Amino acid sequence: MTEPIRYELIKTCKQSGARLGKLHTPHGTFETPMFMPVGTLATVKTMSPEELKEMGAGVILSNTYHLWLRPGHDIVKEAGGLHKFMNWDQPILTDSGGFQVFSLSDLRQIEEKGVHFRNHLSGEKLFLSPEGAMDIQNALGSDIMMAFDECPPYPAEYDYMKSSVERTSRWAERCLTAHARKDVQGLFGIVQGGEYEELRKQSAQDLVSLDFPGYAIGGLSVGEPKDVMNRVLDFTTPHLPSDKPRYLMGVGSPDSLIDGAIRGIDMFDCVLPTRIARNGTLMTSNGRLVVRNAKYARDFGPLDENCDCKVCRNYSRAYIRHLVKANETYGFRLTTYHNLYFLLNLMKQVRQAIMDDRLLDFKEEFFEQYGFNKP
Ligand SMILES: CN(C)CCSCc1cc(N)cc2c(=O)[nH]c(N)nc12
Ligand SMILES: [Zn+2]
Repeated sequence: MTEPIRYELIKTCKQSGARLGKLHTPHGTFETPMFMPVGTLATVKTMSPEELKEMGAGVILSNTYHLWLRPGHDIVKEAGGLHKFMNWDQPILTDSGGFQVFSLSDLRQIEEKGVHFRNHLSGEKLFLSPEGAMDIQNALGSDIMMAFDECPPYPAEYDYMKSSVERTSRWAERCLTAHARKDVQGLFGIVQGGEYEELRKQSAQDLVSLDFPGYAIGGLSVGEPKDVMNRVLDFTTPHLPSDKPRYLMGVGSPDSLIDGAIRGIDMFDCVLPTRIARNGTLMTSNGRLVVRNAKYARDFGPLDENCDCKVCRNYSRAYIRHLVKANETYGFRLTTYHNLYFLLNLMKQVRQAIMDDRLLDFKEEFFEQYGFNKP
């Protein structure tokens, strides 16, 4: 019998309250807190599955909206599902498409049934409902699915946000009903409510009453200041059950990962590391490094002297600068590998700090060295 989604709480950090856990899925177990590399179109751009495993990626993300449009979820299903299609035999999480409909497409018309919008590639009119989002995710066969939600723009008026939260809760129930393999695949409800404490509480309580295997916190990392995000987390996570995983959507800068873990978040995803890698910006233990900068032309040291990834062990800043300036694909493979490794390794250090009951001390040390404390 394939094991369904199960969260195992291993330990709570005595200093910060952060959680160390394991998430068991039909395609394997990963430790939390965990960063999830994003593979929107069934590939983590320029990375092979072997390299993702080598760097410690436990779970990757893909996307309902994008795969529905291209190549079509029917093709992925005929291929044997997303794991087979992309040759990734570890856990996969798929977003529901709600966010992309609101962020990528114009001509949106939201109604109780679902959302009318235009295909951002062809312009054709399309319609996506909670049931449709579940059909697509069932065809993809991901281990962790997301309910179909509305992520309103930031900031949003209280009255609009209230009606949006209530509709997202009704949509979540419809997703549960339409879920074809509840025994095996996990479906996470997505908490909305913007920066309004009572709406976040209402959204969380609505979803918890439906008893999802896990909960995502949506509607953040949408342009709000970091102190607003942290405040929303402070008054939202207490309404989520401690025996279920919590996924903060779209969050991936090093400081936000640490601050999120301190506030009880277990899973994170963000396109940031792969996106900035493709323009030659690197995350290092001493802050960001723009490798195109002329000062690195004769710098034969590693991208980050504190990183033990295969890029930092075998290549110099001068070489990577040369490749990036020449727009050589291999250069973007090297920058992507290092940035993903940097965040995965950061989460490994966060897990160790939780084990050692010292995550707040680790935060201070990391922020100081990275330069987050600089005015
Ligand atoms: C690859 N990622 C960019 C896509 C996965 S995370 C997308 C995503 C990001 C953010 N910030 C908020 C939300 C949200 O409120 N709802 C949904 N469904 N997805 C969201
Ligand atoms: Zn490195």
